Amino acid sequence: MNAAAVTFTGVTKAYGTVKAVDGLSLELHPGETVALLGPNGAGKSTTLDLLLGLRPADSGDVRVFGTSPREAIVRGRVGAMLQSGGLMDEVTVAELVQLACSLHPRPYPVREVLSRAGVTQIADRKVNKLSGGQEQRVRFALATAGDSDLIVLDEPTTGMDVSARQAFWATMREQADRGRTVLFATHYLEEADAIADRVLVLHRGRLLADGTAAEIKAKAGARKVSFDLDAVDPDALAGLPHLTGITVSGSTVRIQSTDADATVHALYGLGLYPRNLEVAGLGLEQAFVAITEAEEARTR
Ligand SMILES: Nc1ncnc2c1ncn2[C@@H]1O[C@H](COP(=O)(O)OP(=O)(O)OP(=O)(O)O)[C@@H](O)[C@H]1O
Repeated sequence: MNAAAVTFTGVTKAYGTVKAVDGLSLELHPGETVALLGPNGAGKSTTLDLLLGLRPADSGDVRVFGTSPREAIVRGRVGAMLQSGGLMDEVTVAELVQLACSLHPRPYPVREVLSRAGVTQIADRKVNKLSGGQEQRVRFALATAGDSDLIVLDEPTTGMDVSARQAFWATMREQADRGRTVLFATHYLEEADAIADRVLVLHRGRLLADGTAAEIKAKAGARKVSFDLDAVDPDALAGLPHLTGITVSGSTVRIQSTDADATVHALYGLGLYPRNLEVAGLGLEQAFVAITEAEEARTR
């Protein structure tokens, strides 16, 4: 019995000469909240489209709860919130949500769906008269019209205000706590850091990193160390162990190190007495930039 929610095995999808997804293999599990990160054009939306059966793979295999994506969707196991695609024009929010509920094999009550997405107040409004953020809330309602085992979200909080974002992520956390799998593509790395228990970094259709946010930060290798010296000798500092970067500005030295403890220890070993010593981890955003830029440099 395969317990995976999603399995990609060697999946490839090209548009002409562009390999949008390039030999991608991964497995997502029930209860996981997974962030899909990557620079523009990395293949995030294509990956989600393949997962939802909206596009066929050129090669490889995509399974959702052990079946084809289409079958999983027909069985109501998947809820999705995508970036593109207009909402129907001449219907109200309530009518559209009602329709989504009626199509779901395990629907929630319409009133509950409206309320959870914060659109009760605008339920009678035509969907083509909504603001961008309201439209996002309606998409959120559609993705949670029923009890789905996998929820797929493409940049879900774009345009949402703070309270909509908070309500949104609280709902997604609840879903994950109930054993549902939540997969979301995002450019908001602080959201990925705060919400995801697993982070996938895509780059040119390949998986560059897969782990917790803490593991991704560690993989980027570095911690930031800054300190002041009375007399800076760049040559001596350049010889410090585990350095991955150094900048000197006046008496202030900023370095990145893959082993900050050993680097600082060696600093004292040189007979130097750093003042105002600060050691900090890289944020997920800096780690993401470091990982993707290193890959760019490697494949250039
Ligand atoms: N329908 C299409 N026809 C041709 N090329 C496409 C098509 N859709 C995507 N691509 C190309 O495939 C690559 C991956 O695109 P994709 O939209 O999956 O990336 P993404 O990671 O979602 O990007 P973004 O962060 O900008 O939304 C890009 O180079 C893109 O130009």
